[in-house]
Amino acid sequence: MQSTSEANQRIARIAAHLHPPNFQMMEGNSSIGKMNCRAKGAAPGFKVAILGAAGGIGQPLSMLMKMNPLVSVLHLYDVVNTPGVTADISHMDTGAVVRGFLGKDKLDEALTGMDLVIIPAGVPRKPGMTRDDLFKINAGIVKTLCEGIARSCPRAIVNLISNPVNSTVPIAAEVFKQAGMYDPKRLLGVTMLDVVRANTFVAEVLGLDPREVDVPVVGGHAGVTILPLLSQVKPPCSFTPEEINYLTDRIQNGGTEVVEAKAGAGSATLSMAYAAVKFADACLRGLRGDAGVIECSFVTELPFFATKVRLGRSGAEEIFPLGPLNEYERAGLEKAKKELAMSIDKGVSFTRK
Ligand SMILES: NC(=O)C1=CN([C@@H]2O[C@H](COP(=O)(O)OP(=O)(O)OC[C@H]3O[C@@H](n4cnc5c(N)ncnc54)[C@H](O)[C@@H]3O)[C@@H](O)[C@H]2O)C=CC1
Ligand SMILES: O=C([O-])CC(=O)C(=O)O
Repeated sequence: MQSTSEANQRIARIAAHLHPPNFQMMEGNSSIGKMNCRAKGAAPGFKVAILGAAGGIGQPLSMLMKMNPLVSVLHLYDVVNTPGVTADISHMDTGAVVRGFLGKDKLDEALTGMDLVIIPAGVPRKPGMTRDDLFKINAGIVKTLCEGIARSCPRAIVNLISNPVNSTVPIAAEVFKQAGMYDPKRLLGVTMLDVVRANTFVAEVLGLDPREVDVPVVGGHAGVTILPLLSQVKPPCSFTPEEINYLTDRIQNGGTEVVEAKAGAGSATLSMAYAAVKFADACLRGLRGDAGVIECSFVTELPFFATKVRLGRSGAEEIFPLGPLNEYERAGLEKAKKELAMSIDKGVSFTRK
């Protein structure tokens, strides 16, 4: 039988074999830091910054962008918690190099050299609030961030998610005009979640796979300004008047449905991160020069309106007309235009004050 001291010696020998003497040092008091690692050649791809990266949308959005093969460098900026989110995401074994930037002093550094900037910074709704109720806080946040873009990456494509989109996009346009670098092709409000929801709800009604369905959603991103064009759904189909009322109402109030279900814990974050990545990926494919990249977005030339656009090397290179509308959609468009005009004015006058 083995004595206790023999057994202990045996364990020590095995341990020494498994963990060579310098193991402890390498793991704990690492003698080889990131600085000593061999430099990786710059991977081909685009440089993307996410502003508000530590938030409910920001975190899953950062994770999904780290998985996007078109991204070579990913900058995560927020005023809180960026170190943790960056450390976490940087361990994913995908190609993009991740860097974190914390606090206002780091904004310009986070933005320098970026091809695409995605902005989900700002407060979300609670039950009982409208998106417009977020204006007071989010208008100032968007203005500050856009001033940073004007200084540090004036040629970047901007994907603006922060609500109320119908007013924050006009704010961004004004900031860029005042800075003398406004290019309407490069400023894109993100309304992709309305399209994602419309595809899902229409597919449910038709008994189809949502991936086979394409619903154009135009106008803006709040209540009646969200205008699904059900007469232009692909594949071609028809709806009963009850189905049209149900679908229009559900698509227009999809955000509120999530806000109420979350009962005070915020608004859509996961489906929004999915939609934001779907849109950002389309922008990157456009930048790469892919042909026929067409998505809906809130653009600033009409003067402000969401519609189908073709994304190319310089952003929204072609803006498509709405196409034939039926009577129901024409009436919806009139309502949408009235409300949109007020939200646009609010954004523009905030910046001109
Ligand atoms: N366009 C759309 O379809 C949608 C828009 N939204 C909007 O997106 C925004 C963000 O929503 P959540 O992520 O749920 O909110 P959240 O509160 O979870 O995250 C917001 C993040 O922004 C950061 N932030 C605040 N001020 C900042 C500044 N000056 N610079 C950089 N970061 C800053 C916060 O620290 C926080 O990490 C809200 O305004 C919400 O209404 C939400 C869903 C859909
Ligand atoms: O409803 C909200 O406040 C967030 C949002 O824009 C959406 O989910 O569409």
